[in-house]
Amino acid sequence: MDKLQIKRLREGANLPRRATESSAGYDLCACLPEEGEITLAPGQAHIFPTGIAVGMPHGQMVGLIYARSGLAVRHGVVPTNCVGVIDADYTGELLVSLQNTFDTPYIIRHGDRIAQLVLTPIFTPPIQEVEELAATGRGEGRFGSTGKR
Ligand SMILES: O=c1ccn([C@H]2C[C@H](O)[C@@H](COP(=O)(O)OP(=O)(O)OP(=O)(O)O)O2)c(=O)[nH]1
Repeated sequence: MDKLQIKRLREGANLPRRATESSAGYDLCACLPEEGEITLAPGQAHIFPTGIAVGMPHGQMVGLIYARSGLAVRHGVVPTNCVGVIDADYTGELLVSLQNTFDTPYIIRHGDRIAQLVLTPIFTPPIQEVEELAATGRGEGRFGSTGKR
């Protein structure tokens, strides 16, 4: 399987799509056939259904749900969980939790593009506990420890 499989779970659900051929993310749409729209009051969070489930191509993969920049920057509507992590074996509905961080209400309507799904390979080696880590150039130097004047 080398395709991203999509299963529509609700009637009226929009398929994810990339805005252009080079877009990294597949835009996810709110699926609100009954409500029609939901108003996010300032500070309010809501979990939006997308009406779809995904089957990821084989290999170690993860789906990451990121903000759409326009919605975030212009309207302050951002994923509540910062980035949603979609496990490759998750076959349930993709959900997008959004919060309105600005001080004006914002309306999300059925079919609105609310977030984007990015698929990426991951590396999940087994864990080995050790007494010492291999020496590195940075060592234990933390925040701001390089480039000091
Ligand atoms: O924004 C999100 C985040 C997660 N999920 C789904 C897919 C994911 O595989 C599952 C579990 O997410 P996660 O592992 O982040 O949640 P958890 O709170 O750690 O719960 P769990 O114990 O189920 O892993 O929920 C979404 O639909 N949207």
